[in-house]
Amino acid sequence: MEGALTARDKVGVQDFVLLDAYTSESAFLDNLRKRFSENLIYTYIGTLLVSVNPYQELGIYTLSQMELYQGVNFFELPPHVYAIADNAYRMMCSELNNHFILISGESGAGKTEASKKILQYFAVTCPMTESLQVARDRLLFSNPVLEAFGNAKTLRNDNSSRFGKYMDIQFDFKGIPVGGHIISYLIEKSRVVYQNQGERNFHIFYQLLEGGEEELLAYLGLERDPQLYKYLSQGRCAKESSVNDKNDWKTVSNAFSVIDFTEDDLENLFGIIASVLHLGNICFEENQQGCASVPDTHEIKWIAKLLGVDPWVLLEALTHRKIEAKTEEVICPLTLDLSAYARDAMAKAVYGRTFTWLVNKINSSLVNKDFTGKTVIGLLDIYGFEVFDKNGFEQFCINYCNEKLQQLLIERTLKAEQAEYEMEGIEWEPIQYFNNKIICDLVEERHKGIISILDEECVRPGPATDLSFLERLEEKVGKHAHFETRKLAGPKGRKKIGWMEFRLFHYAGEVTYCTRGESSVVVTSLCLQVLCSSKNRILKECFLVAELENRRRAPTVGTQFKNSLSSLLEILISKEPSYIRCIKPNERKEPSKFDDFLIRHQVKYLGLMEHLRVRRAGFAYRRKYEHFLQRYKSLCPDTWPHWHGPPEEGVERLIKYIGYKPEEYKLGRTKIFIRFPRTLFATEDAFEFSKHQLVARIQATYKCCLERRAYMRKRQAAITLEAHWRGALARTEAKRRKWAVQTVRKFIKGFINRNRPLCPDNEEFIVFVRKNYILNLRYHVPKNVLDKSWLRPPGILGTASDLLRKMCTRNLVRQYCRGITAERRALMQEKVVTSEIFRGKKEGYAESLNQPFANSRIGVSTSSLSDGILVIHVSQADIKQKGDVILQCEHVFEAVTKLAMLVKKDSLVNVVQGSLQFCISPGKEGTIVFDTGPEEQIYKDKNGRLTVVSGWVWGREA
Ligand SMILES: Nc1ncnc2c1ncn2[C@@H]1O[C@H](COP(=O)(O)OP(=O)(O)OP(=O)(O)O)[C@@H](O)[C@H]1O
Repeated sequence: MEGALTARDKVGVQDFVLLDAYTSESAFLDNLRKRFSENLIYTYIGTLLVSVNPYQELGIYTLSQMELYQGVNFFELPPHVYAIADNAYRMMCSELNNHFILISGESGAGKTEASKKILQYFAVTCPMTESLQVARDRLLFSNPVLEAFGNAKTLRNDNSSRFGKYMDIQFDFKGIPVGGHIISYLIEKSRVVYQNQGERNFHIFYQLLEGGEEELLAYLGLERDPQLYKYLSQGRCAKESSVNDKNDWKTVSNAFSVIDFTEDDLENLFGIIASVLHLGNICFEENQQGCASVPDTHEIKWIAKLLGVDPWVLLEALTHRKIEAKTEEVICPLTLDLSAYARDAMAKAVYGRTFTWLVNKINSSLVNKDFTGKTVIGLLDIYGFEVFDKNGFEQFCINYCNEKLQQLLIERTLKAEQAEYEMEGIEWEPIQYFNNKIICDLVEERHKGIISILDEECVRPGPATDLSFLERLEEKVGKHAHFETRKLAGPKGRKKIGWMEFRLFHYAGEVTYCTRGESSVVVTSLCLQVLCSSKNRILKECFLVAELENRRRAPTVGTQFKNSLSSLLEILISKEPSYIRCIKPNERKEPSKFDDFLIRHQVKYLGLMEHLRVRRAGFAYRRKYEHFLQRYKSLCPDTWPHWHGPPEEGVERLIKYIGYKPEEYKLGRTKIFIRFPRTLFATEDAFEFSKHQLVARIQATYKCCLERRAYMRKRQAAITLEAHWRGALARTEAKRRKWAVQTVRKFIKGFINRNRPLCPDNEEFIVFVRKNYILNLRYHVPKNVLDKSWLRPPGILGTASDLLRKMCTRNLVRQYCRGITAERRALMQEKVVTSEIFRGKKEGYAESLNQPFANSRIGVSTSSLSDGILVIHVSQADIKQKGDVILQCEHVFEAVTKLAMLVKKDSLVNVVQGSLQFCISPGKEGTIVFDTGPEEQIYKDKNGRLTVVSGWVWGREA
């Protein structure tokens, strides 16, 4: 509704309830047309969905569309078949009750497509478990099989369902589809033997011929060309471009394997399908007695082979009939026409019952054996009201079915509408609607209704004819206001009714039915005998021998249909309804063509105007207080943003604030009822206006909320991080402390045990002490050989320390030794000698140690002559000291040599010639002059010089 309100000006209203001129058919059609031209094929009338077949793909059944409608309030989105499906599903899940969706409309209006879309929607959107996928696949794959056997090309629809279908989809308590059940109604058996021009038999015949493998066809005795079969060629359109039989055959074959059909099942099934085709090709000839005979028994033999019956018994059954008198039975030959009837009746019966078997077989594959509480959604895809130029028994049944469903609609919707007003305590004038119960009674009443009369005619002894049936009708229901025959009609209506016709005034309009041919539907008892004796496993299940033994006649098709309808109604009445009304826009299956006349006709037959009239009779719009308040609360400051009182009071406050006039609304017990659409539109416009402000506010709140959430997330993350970090730090610290304590403890223990031999208790301590001592020692090693200091070692390292000290001293000494010059070494050696001589013996030695010996200080000079003078030069820094020493020595050579050797220095000795200088005292020098003479003498000359005269040496004096 909300979506409808928003879009009302663009493409009509999305809900007809909001039409101002709701009683006008033209306004209804205008709205439908307007929307159809915009490819909007769905429109609501309240909760009923009107769907117009677009005859084109609109792209509105995509996965995203399915997601869009999933779990969304029914009225919040534009009308769609998914909204109906979703609404039923949600209600089923929340209220745990059963639902059905009734899809009706005339042939080609899109019922089957709608039901397929709903099935797909459930298949895609419902929760699913792997094990239940099989159930879902079987539900989906049952469709192509049913379509192959139950659908056919007609003038109105290339894939027309020729049977009514009710399918229960079962869901478990979690809403998972777990199984299903199908009920079929009134398969159009007449199509097996006859098709109108431009129409075809059921798809399966063509699919088998087109797609079946060569061996299969050979086994069935069939040729590929459908034109060769009478039952397939009457419509003259066996090959149809819009239908791809070959592909469809593949789909159906695949579907068979999914829904558990065995090889044996398929062999028997196709044996029956082929037999029907062979039956159709049996030709009769009139013999001389005017009775039917079969000149060519080729087909009979194939049927006998495929169905497992005796060919001669079959032949007799097709050309004779059994007349049962009180005590005896007589077999009489049949005329040509009656033989053809018998053949066709047999073909129809075989196909019809095989179809029922097929449905049962599918059901057994769909069955879910778990009996714990399941809920169901039923899909009823049933033919809409049919009015043709010539209407037969099938139209009669279809229209009767529609009458019954209309009854249901009246019960469930129209009456419910009135009941709602009553329940809500709203005063209103009850609207008049036509209750079609009277017509239902006309058809179905026991002993008095048309079906009962038909039954009586069938069992009545003597020949039952179409005319006698009509007479019985006139006699029994002739006075009924909704029944008419040519005889009963006034002069005006008479012209339109034939002699063999009767007319019913249905709720949707009058329909004239032709009684001709109603008797041809019965299988002769001989044929029934043949079928009951069949060895074909499917036919054995379809035609039970008990049927033959039962002396009472089987119920007629009419009664069967009536019974199945009443059980359908029983099924439906216990469930919550949803309705989809399908409309066909034109007869030519063209997209975008809106045939006003045709649609007006359907709007009428589908009872849409009546439905709308009732929905709008009192009030155009009603909503629960909570929902109304929820939507419009922003229009009143008292109710925005929250109303804390009872919702009805909130609504009252709200409508007072926005200025509703008393005649515009009524307040019920739980709902507000608004009489005119314009009132609601005005409210909606005001809401639209306020929405922008609201949106901004909501946006801001939302953004704030998002930011806050993000902030809180970050904060939380930071706190967590911090906690972890602190934890890590604390753990590290604790570890460190523990280590420290252990180390200290070990240290103390080590200290206590330091003097014990190496053991675990002192091992580390000793290592530490050793390391520590050595590290410390680095800074305290003696720097030179004279440095005698040494770091005091701990007790345990005494020996090591001594060794180290020695090494160190040795190293220093080595370094020192390497560093002294040869000169110094010599000096040292001299010092050593001095030491050896004087140490401890002569005072002043110690003081002399520091004073280096100067080489230059002592020198020895002697003359080159033979005198015994030698001068020892001693240089003096102190001027107060004495000078050089002049010695006279007998053994000058020895003395000088020994001196030189002592100091290990040859250069010490200077042998001079002539004279030499010597130091008398510092700064004062004297000279010694050496000379030879005959006599040795030493004297001081007049210059003060000391002269030394050595004697001549023999041989050298001159
Ligand atoms: N929603 C849709 N979108 C597109 N095409 C559609 C839609 N509904 C129906 N059609 C088209 O219309 C054709 C007829 O539809 P469908 O077979 O559903 O009609 P029907 O009402 O079931 O007819 P019948 O009563 O004869 O079985 C489909 O084959 C398809 O081509």
